[in-house]
Amino acid sequence: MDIVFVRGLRIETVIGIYEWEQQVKQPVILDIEMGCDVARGAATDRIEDALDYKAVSKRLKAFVGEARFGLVETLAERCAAIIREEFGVPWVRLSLNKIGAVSGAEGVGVIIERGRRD
Ligand SMILES: Nc1nc2c(c(=O)[nH]1)N=C([C@H](O)[C@@H](O)CO)CN2
Repeated sequence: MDIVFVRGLRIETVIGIYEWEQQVKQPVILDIEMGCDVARGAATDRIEDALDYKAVSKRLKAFVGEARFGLVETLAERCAAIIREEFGVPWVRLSLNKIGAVSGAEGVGVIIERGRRD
């Protein structure tokens, strides 16, 4: 299976388990790998036959930008579901990095894989 990816997508969102975190926006960085057949788009050279990484990015910016969750797990799961259900992606690996959440750490968060990769 081929992969279309989006790396370092930085979005401000309301995320966190503490009361103060529900009053502010904090940055998260998404790294996404999406399984697809790149050969189809390559054969026709048409965006309609490709998985449009710009469309995926735009959708996630809108969703995450308006989201309000406690756990990074919840936000990551919802993003993966959008990618799979709205863009017909059979397999996705998504890393959600809550940068700045833990002092001394470059980042903290989750990496999830959903769907079948074959
Ligand atoms: N597994 C998780 N652990 C923690 C989370 C989380 O979302 N998932 N969140 C926090 C706090 O919100 C923290 O990021 C604030 O500094 C702590 N642990």
